[in-house]
Amino acid sequence: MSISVHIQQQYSGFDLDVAFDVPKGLTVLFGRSGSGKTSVINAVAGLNRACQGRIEVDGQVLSDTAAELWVPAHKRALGYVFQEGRLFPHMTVRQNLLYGHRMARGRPEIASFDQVVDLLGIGTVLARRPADLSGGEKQRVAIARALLARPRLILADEPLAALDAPRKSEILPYFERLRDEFSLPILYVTHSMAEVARLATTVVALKNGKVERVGAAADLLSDPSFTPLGPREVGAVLDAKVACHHADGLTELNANGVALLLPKLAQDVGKPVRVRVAAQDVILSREVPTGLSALNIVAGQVCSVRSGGGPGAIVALETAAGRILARVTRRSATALGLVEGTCCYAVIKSVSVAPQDIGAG
Ligand SMILES: Nc1ncnc2c1ncn2[C@@H]1O[C@H](COP(=O)(O)OP(=O)(O)OP(=O)(O)O)[C@@H](O)[C@H]1O
Repeated sequence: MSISVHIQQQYSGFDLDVAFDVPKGLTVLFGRSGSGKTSVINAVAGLNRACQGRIEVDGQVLSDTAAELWVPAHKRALGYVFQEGRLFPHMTVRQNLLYGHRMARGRPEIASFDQVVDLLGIGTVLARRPADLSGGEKQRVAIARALLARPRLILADEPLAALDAPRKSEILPYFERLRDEFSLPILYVTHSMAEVARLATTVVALKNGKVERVGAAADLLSDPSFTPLGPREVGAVLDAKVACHHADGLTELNANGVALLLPKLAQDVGKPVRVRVAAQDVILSREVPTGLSALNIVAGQVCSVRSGGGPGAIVALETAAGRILARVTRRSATALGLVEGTCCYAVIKSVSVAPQDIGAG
């Protein structure tokens, strides 16, 4: 396992008791405000000596109260990306980057200075000071600085929270590259389902200081019982490859043999992509629908119907493209006779899949 966290701490009115062991990749710590995410990050960072238990990253024990072992924060070799870049304002971008680089001497390099600058696309801003950067550029510099610090783990605490939607879309691909191009564990805090769907390899969902669920992101997102932010935020993720770009502005994906048409994507033909299909953008039909404007009609079989307290239900459909979730009314589910084993068709409008819900696979 890449990250192992088994910690406890009692505050007045709040008990933190968190245990998880997760593999390599990007692990999202997910949960509502006050669920304990920052407490876990602080424990891993070595900022809270009162926290009991054991933390191990990539085979290195960082703390173990039973063995009276405690590695101080500055010796943990962690790279940080915070909500606001926290760059040194009096230094240029180059000096900010070199500072972390110098501090990390003696540890194995993850990528060279030039490679990191190239990866994050910040070659043209090296001479500027942080005050002269956009919010997105600041975060790219912060990611570069974290990487150049030769960390054994990157801690990213809501790194996109302070950015507007276009800047978020600008930064997401850089976290994808960080996840895919280095075998470096990343612990990433968010309460955005869209970020979970785009980035997570593994999800640790926290609730009231405890682990509510832990598992592979694809499994949790396609589980209709996993609705931490309510049914509106539910959506499964499909893995696909770019099949071709059509002249009329659509991109055709191949999801395990099923063709899906979406608005034009930037990814080249052959590239893997992950597509989040929001449950509320899926319509179900018992017959092959005809005369519809929607371009994507995927055959499948109902594997579960989960009703909440209100008028809605989440229907999970097993299809050749992967599991698809649909949010329908209980009335429709009954009228269509949707029960486990029913064959039906999922209808997905091409334009309902937002660009930020499509990322590198
Ligand atoms: N030093 C402390 N003393 C007392 N209570 C604390 C302390 N640190 C955290 N807590 C409590 O622990 C709980 C979890 O806080 P934490 O900041 O870890 O949550 P979070 O999930 O990161 O929230 P947010 O998303 O709002 O940042 C909160 O109820 C908080 O008040």
